[in-house]
Amino acid sequence: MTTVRELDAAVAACRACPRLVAWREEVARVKRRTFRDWEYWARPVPGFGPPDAPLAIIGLAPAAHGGNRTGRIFTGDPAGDALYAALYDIGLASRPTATHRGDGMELYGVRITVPVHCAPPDNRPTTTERDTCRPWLARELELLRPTLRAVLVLGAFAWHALWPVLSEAGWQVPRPRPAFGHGAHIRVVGPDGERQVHLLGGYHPSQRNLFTRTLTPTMLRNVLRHGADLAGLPTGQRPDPPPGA
Ligand SMILES: O=c1cc[nH]c(=O)[nH]1
Repeated sequence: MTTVRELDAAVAACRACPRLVAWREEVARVKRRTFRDWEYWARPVPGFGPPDAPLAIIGLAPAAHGGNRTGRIFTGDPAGDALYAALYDIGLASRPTATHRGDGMELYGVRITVPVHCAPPDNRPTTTERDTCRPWLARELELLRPTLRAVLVLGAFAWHALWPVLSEAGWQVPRPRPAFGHGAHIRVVGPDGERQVHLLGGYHPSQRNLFTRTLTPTMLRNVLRHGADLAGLPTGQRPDPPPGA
């Protein structure tokens, strides 16, 4: 796999984890009433966004009725609604809402991916599943590396999943490994000993975090803006729409 496009195709064909294959297909058979007219994707969901992005955002895994239905990461679930709205607000996405693969959504300088590409039961992949999926993340970061300047890691799961990826690829990972937190920020030096990439932690925009206001839309916008600044991406603030619009 020498291109991100090839990688995405290979990811989407993966059947490595029997439990996840069974679950993603079962969910697609049973469906949720609201989505009964949908033909679910029911496959691994690749990353989304340009292959030369300076900013990567790493989430957790596709939602059963979100990415596993629509075939695009963070698309069609509450976490994605919050994430794309915030990206749009700061000028990094072309639309405020992501609904399906043909909705015209474009990301500017941002690639969104996950450490586990199949929807897991209860949104909880096992450590074996996380480790089995690791080579995909490793390859994706390797392909992005020439342009990558910052990684925004959404949630402790991805934070912990990332360290072995980086150290196996020869990045100079600090010891002890930095603790996850919203706003945690470190720099890691790349395998070439020169290029540095910023790692920034942020709470995952899960329904639970949003509902409990552990993560507010403002906090999400701000941490995205911080990631974009570290990546050297220009951001803006969209003006409020006119009344009645
Ligand atoms: O990490 C992810 C990706 C998509 N949807 C989620 O809820 N989480």
